[in-house]
Amino acid sequence: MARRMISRFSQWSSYVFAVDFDTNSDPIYFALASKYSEGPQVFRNVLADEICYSLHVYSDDKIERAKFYGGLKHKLSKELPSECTILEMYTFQPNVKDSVIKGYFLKDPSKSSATERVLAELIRNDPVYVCSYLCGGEDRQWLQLLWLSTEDGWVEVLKEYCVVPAEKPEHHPSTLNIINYDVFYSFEDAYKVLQQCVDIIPESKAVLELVDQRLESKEKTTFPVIVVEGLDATGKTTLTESLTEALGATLLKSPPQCLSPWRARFDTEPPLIRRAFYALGNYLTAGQIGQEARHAPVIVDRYWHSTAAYAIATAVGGKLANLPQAGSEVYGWPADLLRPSLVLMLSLSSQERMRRLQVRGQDKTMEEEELEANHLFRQKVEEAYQRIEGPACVTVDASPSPDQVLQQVLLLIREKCHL
Ligand SMILES: Nc1ncnc2c1ncn2[C@@H]1O[C@H](COP(=O)(O)OP(=O)(O)OP(=O)(O)O)[C@@H](O)[C@H]1O
Ligand SMILES: Nc1ccn([C@H]2C[C@H](O)[C@@H](COP(=O)(O)O)O2)c(=O)n1
Repeated sequence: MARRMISRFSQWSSYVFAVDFDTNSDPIYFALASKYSEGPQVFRNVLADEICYSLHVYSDDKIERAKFYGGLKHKLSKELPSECTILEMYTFQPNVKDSVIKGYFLKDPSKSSATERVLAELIRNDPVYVCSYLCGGEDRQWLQLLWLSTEDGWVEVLKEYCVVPAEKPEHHPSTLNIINYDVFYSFEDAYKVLQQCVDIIPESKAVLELVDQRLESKEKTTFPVIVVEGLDATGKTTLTESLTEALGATLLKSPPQCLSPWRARFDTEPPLIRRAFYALGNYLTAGQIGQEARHAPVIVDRYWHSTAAYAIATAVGGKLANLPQAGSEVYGWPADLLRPSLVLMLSLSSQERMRRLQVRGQDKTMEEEELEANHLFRQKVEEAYQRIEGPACVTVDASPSPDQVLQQVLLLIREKCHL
């Protein structure tokens, strides 16, 4: 183990580090050097006399890394002194896809030895690098000390680097690992993730068995396929039901009913696994669409736009501007997934959406709670919806009465699908 870690450490100094001190502004970017360069001190304005640490999850196994990172914040909040602040951190090669090592940055005003004990234990037993940060010398320069667990179980400092400012990269680091971590662009890529989970999540087997029996879907359908998308409580259920009746259509959903017994289970998993589950749900629904659209128009309540938009919005940290630019490959449609004839996105002011949520008064899913609490997240979901292509969605004002929304949508369908 120690040898493998040392070979990784030889590249350590070529990485850039980003710490999200405040989600409304850019992260602080820093790099490592053997000597100080001229320029402002990265941490001077952010840290006072606190002791700081960073933790980076490094396992080569993608599933192990996702599982471990998912539980790490909880473990840290439980075990570290309560004064510690835990911030998100990225270690990455600027603008290089798939180069991110995710981690946490800790500010510890308690200066308690308990923190070191917790971290030393993590280094010994888990796939993490730990660094401590010191501010020293006459000009109060920041140093990064990289710790190592030795074969006999002690922890020692392996390397010492100077912390120097780094330029803001063109792409926010949280966007570099979206493909095949948060969004899957082929059936095979999503399937592989669940296959690798069979031992740790036994429910994966049942899901894979269902997916193995999925119906094939052809590129072209006889009847139009209309997808209705939008945030929670924008009126999708109300509209899809009335549309189905008005058009004599068949109503389908993604994820399909047959995945319901496992949905809650996969919702507790880290994004890699959770998003692979939803991606496979779309392929199951695509099989059903292919079948049903031979006989009648098909209305679908959520599909690929939801899978990609929620995943991208959750993965991308900080400001709206951190989303990948419109036209980025992350907004592309999977080549092997049936394309609908029309995608409608119901749009509603947050006040009206909240009012409808309250009137409905059901239990909220965790993500719905997040939508309420986090205006920024909601903006990111809507923006991602609008950037997805192949087909792009058509925005529909969902604020009028249910019947007015239905009439507006029927007109659109007649115009675009000649129904
Ligand atoms: N056009 C409308 N005007 C006023 N209220 C509406 C309208 N459409 C739906 N509602 C009401 O808003 C609430 C949410 O609607 P609905 O369940 O159709 O949304 P949804 O998008 O399917 O939600 P979710 O994604 O959370 O299942 C319901 O109480 C519904 O009766
Ligand atoms: N095709 C789909 C459908 C749903 N999701 C995810 C995105 C949200 O986390 C949640 C919303 O679903 P709802 O609560 O409205 O049933 O499910 C997805 O990723 N792909």
